[in-house]
Amino acid sequence: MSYAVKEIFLTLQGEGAHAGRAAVFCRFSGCNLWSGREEDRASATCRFCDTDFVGTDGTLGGRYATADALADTVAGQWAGPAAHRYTVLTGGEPLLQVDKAFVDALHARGFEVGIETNGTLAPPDGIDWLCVSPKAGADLRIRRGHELKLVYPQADARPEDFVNLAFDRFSLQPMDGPDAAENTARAIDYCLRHPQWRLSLQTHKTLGIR
Ligand SMILES: C[S@@+](CC[C@H](N)C(=O)[O-])C[C@H]1O[C@@H](n2cnc3c(N)ncnc32)[C@H](O)[C@@H]1O
Ligand SMILES: Nc1nc2[nH]cc(C(=O)O)c2c(=O)[nH]1
Ligand code: SF4
Ligand SMILES: [Mg+2]
Repeated sequence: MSYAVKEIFLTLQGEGAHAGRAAVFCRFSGCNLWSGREEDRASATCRFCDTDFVGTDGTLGGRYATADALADTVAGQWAGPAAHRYTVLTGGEPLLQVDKAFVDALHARGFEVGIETNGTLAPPDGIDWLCVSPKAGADLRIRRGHELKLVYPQADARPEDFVNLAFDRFSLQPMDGPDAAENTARAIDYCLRHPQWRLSLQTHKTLGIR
């Protein structure tokens, strides 16, 4: 199978439990909860997305014919020594495309593999950091993993709906957009009252990095 990739770049993970960690981001094209076109946003299942995942026109974007070709390009972006190699597979929805062959190809090159997913599709085995971000109105199929990172607030996806699932870490991330300041204040208040949850800020946005 081939892989449609929007962009590949080296940055610091901005969000969640691994914030601050160097990682090669591999952003796959396409999502099952929104077409990515602005004219469809109001009728989409997921309406608050902050990301352009349409097409293959970004840095190192394109159609990769094999898992090895894509993994070689990811590896080519790593700047440090071979130890601590880390990649984050995101999108769009990466689980529309990520398969065992690609995870194996990354492991063969010494990478730990993280993924950012909406949790509606089954993952292949072997992912080292499975971060699930549930969306109101979408069936949550992945109900265990390493991190559950909830964008807050969502009227029909409340923290209480997820906190008893089998995740090691629960992160609350203020919804960016016109109400970002108010959402951040509300997320802080929620974490103060419910200390199972840790605040996740999108630090790459404040730092002005990708
Ligand atoms: C663009 S999504 C791609 C991965 C996957 N489709 C998902 O939703 O988890 C990457 C992360 O950004 C979060 N996100 C998207 N839009 C956001 C927004 N407006 N404010 C805060 N986080 C947002 C998602 O919930 C997810 O955790
Ligand atoms: N620096 C940085 N950290 C991120 N964490 C999750 C991201 C994503 O879009 O999935 C993201 C991103 O786009 N950039
Ligand atoms: S599921 Fe993820 S990529 Fe898809 S629209 Fe929502 S936030 Fe964006
Ligand atoms: Mg992002």
